[in-house]
Amino acid sequence: MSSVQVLLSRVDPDVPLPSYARPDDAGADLVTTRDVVLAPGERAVVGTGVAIALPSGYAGFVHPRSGLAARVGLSIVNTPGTIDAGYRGEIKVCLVNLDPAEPVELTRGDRIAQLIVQRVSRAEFVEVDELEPTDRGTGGYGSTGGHATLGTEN
Ligand SMILES: O=c1ccn([C@H]2C[C@H](O)[C@@H](COP(=O)(O)OP(=O)(O)OP(=O)(O)O)O2)c(=O)[nH]1
Ligand SMILES: [Mg+2]
Repeated sequence: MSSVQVLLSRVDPDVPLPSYARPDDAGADLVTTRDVVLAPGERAVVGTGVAIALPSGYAGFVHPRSGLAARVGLSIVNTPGTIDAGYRGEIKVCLVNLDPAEPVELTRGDRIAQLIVQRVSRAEFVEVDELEPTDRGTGGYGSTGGHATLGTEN
């Protein structure tokens, strides 16, 4: 896997740096800097203790961790969160407890999300009168079938 050097500064000196759990992992785990208890449906913005300087042409995307999602219903409201290359503030995560019944308890230092660094392009938007036709055309939102029938549909 290719790698890119990303300068990092610790906003909170006592929490671990983002780290990849396994050699080919795409996501580096981020931790919460504070204890938090989320009631069912509740959200909270937590700090991760780090600020980064991504090179121009890259962005960071903050994704949930699947284990916590499946086990306790922990997710991220704005998943994936976007970290712009020009952002120099602390990376924060807007956590949400999607479990309908049980609270989620997190302790400072728990790994709560993962940061994926990706190359990105900016679009140069060019307005035209008509877009060239394709097989898909304007079909979307389930146009190819295979989606579950909603309770309200017959
Ligand atoms: O999960 C996230 C998402 C964003 N950010 C920071 C980095 C990002 O560069 C900045 C702005 O994010 P975004 O553009 O998603 O938010 P906005 O509501 O559009 O804010 P702004 O008006 O500052 O762009 O906030 C985080 O720390 N965590
Ligand atoms: Mg924005």
